[in-house]
Amino acid sequence: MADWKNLDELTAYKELEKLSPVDLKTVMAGESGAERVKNCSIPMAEGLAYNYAAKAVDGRITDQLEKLAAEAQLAEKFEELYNGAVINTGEKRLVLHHLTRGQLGKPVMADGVDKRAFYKEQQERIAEFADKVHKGEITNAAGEKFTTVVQIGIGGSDLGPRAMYLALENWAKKTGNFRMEAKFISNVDPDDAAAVLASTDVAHAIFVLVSKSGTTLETLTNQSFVMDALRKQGLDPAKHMIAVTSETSPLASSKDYLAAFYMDDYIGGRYSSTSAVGGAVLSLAFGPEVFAQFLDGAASEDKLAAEKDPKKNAAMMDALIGVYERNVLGYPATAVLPYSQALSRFPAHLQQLDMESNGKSVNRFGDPVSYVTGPIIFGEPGTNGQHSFYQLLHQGKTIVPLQFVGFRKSQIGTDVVIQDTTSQQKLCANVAAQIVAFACGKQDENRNKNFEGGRPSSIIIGDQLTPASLGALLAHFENKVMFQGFLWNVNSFDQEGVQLGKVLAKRVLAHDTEGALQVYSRLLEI
Ligand SMILES: O=P(O)(O)OC[C@H]1O[C@](O)(CO)[C@@H](O)[C@@H]1O
Repeated sequence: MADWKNLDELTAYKELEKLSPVDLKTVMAGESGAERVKNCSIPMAEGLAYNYAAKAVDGRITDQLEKLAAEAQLAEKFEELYNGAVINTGEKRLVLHHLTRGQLGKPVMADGVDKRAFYKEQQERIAEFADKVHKGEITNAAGEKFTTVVQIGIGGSDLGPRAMYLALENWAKKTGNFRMEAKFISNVDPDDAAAVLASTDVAHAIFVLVSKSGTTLETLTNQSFVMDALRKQGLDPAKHMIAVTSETSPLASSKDYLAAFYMDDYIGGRYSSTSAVGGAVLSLAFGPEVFAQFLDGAASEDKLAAEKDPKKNAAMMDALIGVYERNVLGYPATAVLPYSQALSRFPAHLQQLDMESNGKSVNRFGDPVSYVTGPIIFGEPGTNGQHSFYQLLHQGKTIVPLQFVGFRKSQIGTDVVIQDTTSQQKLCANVAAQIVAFACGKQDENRNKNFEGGRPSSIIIGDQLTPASLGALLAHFENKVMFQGFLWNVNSFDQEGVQLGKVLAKRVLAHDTEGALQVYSRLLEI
């Protein structure tokens, strides 16, 4: 059994704190640039690589991080997790999202079943259902094919699946894997559902109601919104809706659905893209084979994350450097900057993944911790971000570590040569330029044009964003967040912090208010 200790109790961490920081400009200029880039590259699955050459670390720091990984028993804790230990101490649950894409360790038995077999069975049921929809064997009441899938869900039941759909939409259109358009309704703002429904041929739409708990106010409200719209068109909602939920949720036994597919309490919402939560919408949109490739990519990356040596384990090294930057160097945030338009919603997904997992003040035993935990995560695709918030990143008073993601090839392949270069070359040139500009800066006598440099970044680089490389990318970040949770000794798998607002909103709606709650209720005329 692993020993769960707070970060500041670990000898290796205390030693790390004593090491003098690295001057990034000096290390970047020191050894030959090409050598450093080569030495700081860790292969990932599906042709991706994690490169930390532009991080403020040298051999002393990475050796100490290696000791920290060993003392914190990161690999052992991951092994316990995938072998079915109760890692989610807050809710007393196992943490099994890795099993949705592969069997990393021993069979895990829970609720009287083999959990890998359970997740695979759900995938097979979804695959069969999606194939029947595509072949026109499951149709609307008029016997016509469904042409659009609309997911209704919020948080993890929206962000991950939506980001994955957008990441693969153009790839699927280009490669002949596009089966039907997917749309998403998440916000309880009536304008969200109304706008999606107004642009959808609802008579030919299949709706996927996704809620693990089956109790989320926004999702149930939006379900009623959609049912109402269907009825107004003389359509039977039960012929247009499927559900993805846990077997214990109030939705599981409802007769309101064409079919129901299951995940369980061992899959956190933000870790559910590879479960039935992502499986239903992605299999309907692109076909089950594409979803299977996505799962394979994630499974391959998980295997690499089980490696003990952080110098060979990209997710572990990413996590360790992140903790060094957060706790020793004191940086408050991390920007996620994918140089890929297809990853436009990936930063939004990572916001939930990271901040809902590690935005904690108590350790896994409920005791307060005396160090900072998860950073603020934000981001936008490049190059759009460059023309937005990069000013602060380059010349502001706060140093924000940067996580770039880039691909050598575009997904669609249509391009144009302007001034001797393609748009893809311009995109890639911008990533390279930004990494160097942030790290090395530029001296100028005019202080206003001076760039201090010393702003660390890493990059995950691949050939092309495909279902498999997307799966690997997703798993990398899930595993990074998990390792950071282990280092901070927090439970990364519950989210009590989102409950209070929900409870108070219910009181406002029930007019059970006083004090500040009453003042704000009146201000908003509820
Ligand atoms: O799938 P459900 O149960 O509707 O929950 C949706 C989301 O709500 C949360 O519980 C937080 O509000 C997330 O963790 C989750 O992803």
